[in-house]
Amino acid sequence: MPEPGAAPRRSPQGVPYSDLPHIVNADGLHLFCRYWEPTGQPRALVFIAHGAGEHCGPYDEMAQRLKELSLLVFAHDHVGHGQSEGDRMNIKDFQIYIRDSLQHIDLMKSRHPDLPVFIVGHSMGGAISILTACERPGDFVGVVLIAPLVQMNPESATPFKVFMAKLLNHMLPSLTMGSIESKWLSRDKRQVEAYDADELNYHGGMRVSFGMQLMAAVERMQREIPSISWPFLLLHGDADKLCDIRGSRMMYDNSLSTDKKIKIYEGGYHALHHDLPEVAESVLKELTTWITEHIPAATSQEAQ
Ligand SMILES: O=C(c1ccc2nc(C3CCCCC3)oc2c1)N1CC(N2CCN(c3ncccn3)CC2)C1
Repeated sequence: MPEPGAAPRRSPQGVPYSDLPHIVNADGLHLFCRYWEPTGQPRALVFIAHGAGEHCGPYDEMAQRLKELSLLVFAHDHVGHGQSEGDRMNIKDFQIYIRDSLQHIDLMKSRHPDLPVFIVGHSMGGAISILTACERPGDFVGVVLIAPLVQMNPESATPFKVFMAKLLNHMLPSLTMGSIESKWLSRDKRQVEAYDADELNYHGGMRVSFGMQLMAAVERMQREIPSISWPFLLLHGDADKLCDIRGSRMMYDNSLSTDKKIKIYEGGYHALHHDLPEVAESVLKELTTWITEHIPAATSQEAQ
């Protein structure tokens, strides 16, 4: 409870958290949450992990489609993103994203102990989803990954650039690397304009220290992938210039999972769920179909 008379904690946009759905993470930071609750009895829980520099608002359409299928969808803005507290698009340890995700998932599981749980993640959110599922390999019925950050693009992360980033991280960790040109993120100009105009997105350059955390997460995933055995769906565009599709192919080829599917979108850019309308619709259909097909049949007790 806040100290009596203390000023209310406010979001970076100045809104008191007492007026916003939120959780408080293990470091005492307020994380803004969104919930999409079906009217009737939910069939499953779905946690959505957004990517770097964005927030969970742009997943509303996806969440609404899942809610229409009686799934209870929930998400939060990661530390340093959107309406959550924390230094903008920076983190001292990537593990914080995973710890906070597990905290939110555990909260929702405590409210709905009998429901199966899925995770959906895009880009860095895909890395968070993978590493979260690796920490709790038996907890998730399935993981859906949209252009996940599994492998660095060798053009953007050449050995020289990686070496320089490691060197600079010791000397000037707050130095920013080049930011991503949004036109390479989607072929739909309206989506790019909306992304650029969204003030809840981070539009600055990526700090070296943050890039190092992403690289460390990539290295951790490379170690984890050969032991992955949970079901997953991979969706990736072969024209993705940010997260190399070879990472998704490597995960599909090298994981132990027997229940796995990869769908490649020819010409698809990074943000498949915000790419051309026909691609975005296909992604939503693939994702909703895969999830509903993976909801376990009701146990005899539930069926009564
Ligand atoms: O998670 C990410 C993201 C951002 C920058 C990254 N840089 C790397 C490399 C950098 C070098 C070291 C190794 C890692 O990986 C990244 C992932 N992103 C990009 C964000 N998405 C959000 C949705 N997008 C979108 N949405 C609507 C319209 C257009 N784009 C595309 C960008 C999420």
